[in-house]
Amino acid sequence: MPMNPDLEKERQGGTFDVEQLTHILDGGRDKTLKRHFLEQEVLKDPVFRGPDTRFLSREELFGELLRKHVAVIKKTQELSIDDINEASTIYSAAMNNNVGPLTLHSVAFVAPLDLMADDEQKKKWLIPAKKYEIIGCYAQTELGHGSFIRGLETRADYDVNTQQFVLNTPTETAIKWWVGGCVAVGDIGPKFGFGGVDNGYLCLNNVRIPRDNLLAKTGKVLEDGTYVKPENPKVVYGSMLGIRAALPKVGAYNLSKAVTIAIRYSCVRHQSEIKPGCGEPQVLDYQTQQHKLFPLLATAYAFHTVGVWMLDFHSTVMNEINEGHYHRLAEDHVLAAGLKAVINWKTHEGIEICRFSCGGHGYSLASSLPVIYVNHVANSTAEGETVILLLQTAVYLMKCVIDLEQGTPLDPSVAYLDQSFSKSEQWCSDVDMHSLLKAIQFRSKKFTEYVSSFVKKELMATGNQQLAFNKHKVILVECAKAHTEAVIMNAFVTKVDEILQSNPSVGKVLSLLCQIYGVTEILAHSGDYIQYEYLRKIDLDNIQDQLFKLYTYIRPEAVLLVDAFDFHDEVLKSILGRYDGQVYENMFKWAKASPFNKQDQGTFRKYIQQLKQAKL
Ligand SMILES: CC(C)(COP(=O)(O)OP(=O)(O)OC[C@H]1O[C@@H](n2cnc3c(N)ncnc32)[C@H](O)[C@@H]1OP(=O)(O)O)[C@@H](O)C(=O)NCCC(=O)NCCSC(=O)CCCCCCCCCCCCCCC(=O)O
Ligand SMILES: Cc1cc2nc3c(=O)[nH]c(=O)nc-3n(C[C@H](O)[C@H](O)[C@H](O)COP(=O)(O)OP(=O)(O)OC[C@H]3O[C@@H](n4cnc5c(N)ncnc54)[C@H](O)[C@@H]3O)c2cc1C
Repeated sequence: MPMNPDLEKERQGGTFDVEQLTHILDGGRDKTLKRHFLEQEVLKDPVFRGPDTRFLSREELFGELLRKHVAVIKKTQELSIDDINEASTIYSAAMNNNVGPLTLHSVAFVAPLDLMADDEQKKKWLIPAKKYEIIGCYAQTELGHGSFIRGLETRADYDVNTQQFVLNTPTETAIKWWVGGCVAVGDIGPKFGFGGVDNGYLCLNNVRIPRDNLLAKTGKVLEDGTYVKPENPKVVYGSMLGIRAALPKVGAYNLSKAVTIAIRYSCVRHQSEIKPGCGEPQVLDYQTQQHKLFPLLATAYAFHTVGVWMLDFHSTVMNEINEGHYHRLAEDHVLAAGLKAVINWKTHEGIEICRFSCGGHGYSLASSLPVIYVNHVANSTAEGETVILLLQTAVYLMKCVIDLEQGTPLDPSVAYLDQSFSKSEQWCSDVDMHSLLKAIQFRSKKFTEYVSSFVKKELMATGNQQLAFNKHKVILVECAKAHTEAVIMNAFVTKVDEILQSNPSVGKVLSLLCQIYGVTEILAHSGDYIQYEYLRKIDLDNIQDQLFKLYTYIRPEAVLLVDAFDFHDEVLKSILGRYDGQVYENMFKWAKASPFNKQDQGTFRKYIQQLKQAKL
């Protein structure tokens, strides 16, 4: 199909080379080429073709995704892929915005085995699990408890005579629930999304398992029942780190998809009038539409940057732990917790804004925005509920204040809490990203000090830390968010500085996005800046004006900036977000393919007939 003229025009503008930006996002040209190669391997293979999953029932969807997921695994093995990013490329190209049925096996069963099994156990389970000779799941949550792990009720009693653990579900609330990939035991019923995953339940009745089934790389139970604690007891929580560390990049990926769909469609869509008689403008020319979408475009870039950074950090810490060094485990945990919480929350809000910004057609599954939303939103609850994770970060920040008072050096990601911030210079000219970073760090520091003073007072009054925290949970959560925003902005500014050196034209456009991200964050908390006397009202007015100016700079680059995410149409699976912009013809074609149009309308006739005949 020919290119929609609006999108064609958009692509003739712009100040940077889209391909170069794609290479930066992928981590190098070679990686882009490999990604294209792998996508083609999926797209050209007939095994990956099948019905449009948006028209399927729950049972059909599960079956179709399972069929494709098995094909993904075979393809990954056939091509000898062992890099996680490359494996994800094959997976994403096949899954049509869904989560595949065997995902939990790799992320929640294989990964913990890798982390917590000893060498003998790895031979027994990890190797066959990687080859899918055994399929596993992660059965932690129960009907009655998910967040508060110490409240779990399942019993594992050790029988010294047989050297076995005897597993039991003593109460209804102890039934294992939400277990992803739990095929054969019991289905928990339909969900908001996640139709591709068979979340199940599990009741245990005197199930006996041998002693050496307990993963024993660190802690273990001896023959006589003595428990040998791990060197660092917190590694037992290690199975709740890998997915959390990966989820910020997953959030960035989903937001990038949503924003690609919304920005392309907003250039194709014309509505209303600005100047009478001059035709209907593209809806992206309305400032309100820019205000919805440009901060999200900036956010997608910010999240991608910090998502990549988080994965690198986590992988370094895991290597250190394998060598027996645990000193960065706490920092890794609170970074992953804070970023997972903030990014996934802002992402699902962002996907919704993208959906609204597409008007009525955003509500249709043809846009794929509802599919992306319902599958993504699970990430704000699964693998640690948002508030629970933010409280983990907040508690760590409270400890940082005590460390500062005692002169104990802070971890690098919180070192800024030890800096002194002079009041900002008057912000009447262009806002630069370094000043924005300083302002965001300043707010986080002030907030941390402020919240800590309240918690301390409460602690003195009650003598109970949990009570003290509970009284101030709302501001503790805000404090964790403020710090996490400082982490995100720091990663973004650092990366853009680096790109400005190596590729000035790309760096320049990214620095505009970085400013939009920073300004949006500051304006969202303008009251705090006034209260802490960091900014005056006039400074905030200037910053607000700057934001609208930044929108005008980004407007001609917007389509190119989403093109740089480089989603193949078959991966995006959105009629509104098509690269060629041929939205209307394809909406009509898609609607005509709806099975509803083909089925016999007997049911309709039967009930309408009854209605007509009824004496109302
Ligand atoms: C920690 C809890 C919130 C509360 O527990 P407690 O009250 O018992 O503990 P404390 O708060 O006192 O903490 C004690 C101590 O430990 C530290 N800590 C806590 N957690 C960790 C951790 N994970 N790692 C390290 N350290 C930790 C804490 O800071 C304290 O330290 P101090 O003593 O020094 O203060 C806890 O109970 C909790 O985390 N609750 C949440 C429960 C949860 O997360 N459950 C998950 C169930 S499984 C699940 O939901 C699966 C969902 C799957 C979704 C699928 C996503 C698909 C897409 C994924 C794609 C990713 C690809 C990944 C690839 C890869 O893996 O490579
Ligand atoms: C799609 C999906 C897949 C999942 N897959 C798996 C899986 O494979 N394996 C598995 O074991 N589990 C799985 N889970 C379960 C998931 O990990 C838990 O649902 C999650 O950890 C939240 O726990 P909860 O349901 O007990 O929420 P709750 O803790 O009951 O949360 C309810 C509300 O209470 C609040 N709250 C709770 N405690 C506190 C507190 N201390 N302070 C302040 N507020 C609090 C929360 O913020 C929330 O608003 C999955 C869940 C979903 C949605």
